[in-house]
Amino acid sequence: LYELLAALPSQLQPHVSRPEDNTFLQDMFGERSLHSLVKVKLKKNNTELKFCLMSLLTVHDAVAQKSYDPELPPLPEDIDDDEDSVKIIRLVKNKEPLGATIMRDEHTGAILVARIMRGGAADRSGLIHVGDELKEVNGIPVDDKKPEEIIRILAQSQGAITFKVVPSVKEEPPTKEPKVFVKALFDYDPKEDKAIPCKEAGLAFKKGSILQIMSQDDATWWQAKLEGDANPRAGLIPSKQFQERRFALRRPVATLPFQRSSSRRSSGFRRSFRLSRRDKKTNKSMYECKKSEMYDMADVPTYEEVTPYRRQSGGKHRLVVLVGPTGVGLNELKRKLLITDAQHFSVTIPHTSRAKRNQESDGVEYHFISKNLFETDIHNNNSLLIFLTPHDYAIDKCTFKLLSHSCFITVLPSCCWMTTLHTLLLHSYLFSFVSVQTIKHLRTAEFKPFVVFVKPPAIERLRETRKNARIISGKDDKGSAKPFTEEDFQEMVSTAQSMETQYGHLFEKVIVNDDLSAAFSELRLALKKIETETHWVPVSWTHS
Ligand SMILES: Nc1ncnc2c1ncn2[C@@H]1O[C@H](COP(=O)(O)OP(=O)(O)OP(=O)(O)O)[C@@H](O)[C@H]1O
Repeated sequence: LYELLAALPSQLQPHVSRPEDNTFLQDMFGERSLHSLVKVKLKKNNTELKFCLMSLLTVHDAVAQKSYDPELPPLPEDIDDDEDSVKIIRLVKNKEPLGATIMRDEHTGAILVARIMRGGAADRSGLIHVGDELKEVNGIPVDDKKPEEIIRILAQSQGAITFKVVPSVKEEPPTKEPKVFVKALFDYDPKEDKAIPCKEAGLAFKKGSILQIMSQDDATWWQAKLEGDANPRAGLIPSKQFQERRFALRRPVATLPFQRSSSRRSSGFRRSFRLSRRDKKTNKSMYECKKSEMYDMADVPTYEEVTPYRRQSGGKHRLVVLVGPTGVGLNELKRKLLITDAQHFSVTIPHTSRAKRNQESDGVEYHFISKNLFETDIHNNNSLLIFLTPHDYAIDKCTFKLLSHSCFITVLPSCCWMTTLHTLLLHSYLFSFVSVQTIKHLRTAEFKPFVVFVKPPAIERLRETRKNARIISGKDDKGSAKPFTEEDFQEMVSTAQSMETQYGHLFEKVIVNDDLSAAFSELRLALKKIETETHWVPVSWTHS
């Protein structure tokens, strides 16, 4: 048997053309462990041994015939004279796209590899690089073809594809996997995007998705992956600058709910934006705004750089802010939180210059102060938030800071936010300036606000669930509770829609208040998660 094993390689030699295959066979049949195996088997049973050898030979035949490998076509014979400058690349393509885009060079007319999608098939092969000039695909010259025709040839090819390329002079240096994460502040669907150079290479995402930015080499199209996605291939997304620019240019002024340009409170920014559509000179001022954070956050929500964050045990809590249209159930949820976990939650008592309502007491719902005192307070910078609504509301800075340093999670009175956002939707002249300032005051490392948007369910469900509920109308200073009217429901739904469209990028969690106890459980779970689990927060909150 040993002799037989030793003789096998030379017996097989006529069928083995490549020297490395021969070496492999020599090694395999000379392998000591194989010999020991034969010894053991020999001791055991002769029939079994015969069977083992048969199997071994069958495996050998399969290997010798290379039936495990795809059939590759022969190498093209008509390789360019200038052989050094041409590279023949063979890739075996399955259903996965190649992960590269091509373009025609405007000056030379050559077809060039424009992008290699990080982690895609082409990238993993390490054989194709940005700037390589494509000469042939499967023996078909591509010089006279449009990029779309070439893409069609590629799409139709299965199995082995042969490319003839002239490598670009500059090879890309190997890059480490970048660790920049951003939160998307808008929905994106490449299929709907006319500007994207290749729709198939695009990456769709939703507002709130966390994206890992893989490459920012191209100023217009970044490459990104959805965080946690096992697929290694990156997709194209519009760069921040590009998205900001086209959003600002595209956004019709008519969609802004406010057009009272004569208002004395119209903010400088809003005015410059409106004028920017008229002439080039003022257009410049619009782009100057791009530098300010105000423009960035309020008007062109694109991406926000984020980082994983976990509260240290015993560390400061995040501020919880409940936002929603009037009557949606913010007070109800806040009340439940305070009842079920009074150890954990506290509320701030804001100052207001408005008149006290019948059922309210000073120092409970609000500190009621005179307009004069209120203004002095603001003037002396003692108060943190100012809401220029029909009535003014402010939060005492000291109380607020004390609370956020204590072991409580502070639930910001919903009325403040509500009044702000709600009023902003009704009063054009307050748009952006006040709201952005307000939100910016809170969106700091100090408070790390967790903004929860409480949304009404569909109007039919509102009618069903709120049959016995009562609303305290904000428009009525006496504040008497009344049953909901159809108009209240309609206003609640439409205000919620506007709030989501305008401020959706600031909401970290959206809860639909259909069934109250379900909504409350969802809120508690979300609050528990931010207390105990790692989650994403803006990078700027972890720096200071
Ligand atoms: N899911 C729900 N199902 C039934 N009734 C509800 C639900 N949520 C809230 N309500 C009721 O709706 C009414 C209004 O709720 P609440 O006062 O909490 O609203 P709000 O958002 O705080 O309004 P505002 O900001 O105007 O004070 C209350 O009677 C409350 O009990």
